[in-house]
Amino acid sequence: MISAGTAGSVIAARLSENPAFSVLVIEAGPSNQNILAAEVPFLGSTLSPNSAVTWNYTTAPQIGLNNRTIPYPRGYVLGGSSTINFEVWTRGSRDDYNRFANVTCDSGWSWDEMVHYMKKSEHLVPPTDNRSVVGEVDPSVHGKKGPVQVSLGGFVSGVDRRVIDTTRELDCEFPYNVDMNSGYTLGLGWTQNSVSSKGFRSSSATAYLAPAMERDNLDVLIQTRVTKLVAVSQENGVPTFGQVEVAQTATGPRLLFNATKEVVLSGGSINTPQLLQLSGVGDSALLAPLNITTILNLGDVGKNLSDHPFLANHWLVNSTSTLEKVARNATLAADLLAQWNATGTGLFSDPGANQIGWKRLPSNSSIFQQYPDPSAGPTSAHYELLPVNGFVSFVESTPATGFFSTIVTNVASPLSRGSVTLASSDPFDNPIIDPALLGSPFDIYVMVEAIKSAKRFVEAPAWKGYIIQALGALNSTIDEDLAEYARNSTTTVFHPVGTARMTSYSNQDGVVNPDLLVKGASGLRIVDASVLPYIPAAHTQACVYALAERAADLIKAAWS
Ligand SMILES: Cc1cc2nc3c(=O)[nH]c(=O)nc-3n(C[C@H](O)[C@H](O)[C@H](O)COP(=O)(O)OP(=O)(O)OC[C@H]3O[C@@H](n4cnc5c(N)ncnc54)[C@H](O)[C@@H]3O)c2cc1C
Repeated sequence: MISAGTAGSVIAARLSENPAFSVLVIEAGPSNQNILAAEVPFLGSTLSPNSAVTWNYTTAPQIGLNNRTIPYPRGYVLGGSSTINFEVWTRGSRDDYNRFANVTCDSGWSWDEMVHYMKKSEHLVPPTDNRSVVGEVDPSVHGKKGPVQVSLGGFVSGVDRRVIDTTRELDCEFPYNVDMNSGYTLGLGWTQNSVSSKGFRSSSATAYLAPAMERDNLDVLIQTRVTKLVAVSQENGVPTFGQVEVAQTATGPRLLFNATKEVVLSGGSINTPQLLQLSGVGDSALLAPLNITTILNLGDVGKNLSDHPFLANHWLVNSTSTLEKVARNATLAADLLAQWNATGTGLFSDPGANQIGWKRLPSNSSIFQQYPDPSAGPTSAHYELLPVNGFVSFVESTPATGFFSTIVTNVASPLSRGSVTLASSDPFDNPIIDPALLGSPFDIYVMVEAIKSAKRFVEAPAWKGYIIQALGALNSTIDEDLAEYARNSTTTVFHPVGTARMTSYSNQDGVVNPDLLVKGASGLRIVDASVLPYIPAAHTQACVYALAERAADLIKAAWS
């Protein structure tokens, strides 16, 4: 196994359930233990962009963002990105999965088949404030015994009431959705998070790996980077990948490990295509200039990178109890941490965004005359609205005075595609990451429509007397101004997928077959977000867990 990331830990735990299998996990990052910010839900965002537990990547200049570069962290720790992410738990829509099934000609990836794996991965638990959540979630669509604990935010603020009231006051545009994880995502409702009932982050490291660690047939090697996949033989042009080369430092010794059955690569959407290319699996035209011998010419490796653009829109509000109150008062922050330590409750047990909305463009939008609709279908959103009770931004620091509300607008079904390519043949050099954020006029159009929708949202009666004014360029009513504001302020929701995309057996393009084995190779399977052929209109972790659960069954079946 390469990595104990989100998907990697699921595979390690599920395969080691069978005592006949012997599993070695090689993870580049350190242990997740004793990292407070990885445990306290409210503090999770402080681990990004640059910390000891992230791959501290930066993108190539983004044309759609006026040539800005932006930080592009990924988890570098047991649990991978599930240990550092913001814990939002959304599966995606029925159409997202049915499209996976259609493009792979494998009904096993359809919504109806994958619901089993979504439920298998999760366990719906009460929120930390133990309030009744009747009407805030539909327990019938959730798992009851899975490893990842999923709950609603445990700290309800006055702003939550305004958001929910808006779904009644403006119900035509913002209808209430009791559970967006039912397959029908559209509307606005309560956010579910990968947070336990005791107020801890539930990651693949804590939920899957830790309980499996005592098994004799599971070994986990940390702080060890796989530098190359080695083909041990080649028959009729089909290489067999039966070895991996590892190193602990750039100049340190290289060691080899043998796999008796298969190598499972779960390095994530950036490192998986990087490692494939370093190993001679990729587009030969890109590998040759780096003096890398092509072992398998797969042109799609590193292509098709798809991510969600993120924009934080701010309003000055008439309040003194937004997140700024905590940010500006160290004593209060210490008290809240002490409360979390003592009881696992309070603001620090809550990741911080208690509602999410998903919306489609009107079907008669003029943009569809110029561009095809990139969304998976009528249950998938074009954009997302994420209200937050305070100032949130990845490009600006919180103003020194004033209190704020944020509505994050994200493009949920982007059209543009980017790439991950090598900068050099050195495995310790960062790859060139181009997520092509807002790279298509379609995506800019959607972002502008999302901004306008967010502005209409706070015009509901529920916000009267509360909203004082929009900040900066958000005040403009001219689309081109809003587009320019978006180009200057958009970053990422950290959801890259698609760089080793799965296609049908008969399709010559793509990187893996529907059983996740690398096309044209033997002994090498990929299980992580990179195989998703399209980005789901959702935050991506729940989809990755479900994918990995199914992959574990495919691997077990292949070797039983
Ligand atoms: C800051 C941030 C916030 C996010 N917020 C959310 C959210 O709120 N909700 C949500 O649904 N999704 C969120 N996501 C996205 C979600 O976490 C990812 O889609 C998902 O975790 C990806 O899983 P993965 O298994 O593909 O990769 P990862 O979990 O990233 O795992 C990859 C693993 O491979 C290891 N690795 C890489 N290269 C090597 C190598 N050469 N040798 C050995 N090990 C290697 C890495 O260290 C890592 O542990 C967020 C992501 C980030 C980064």
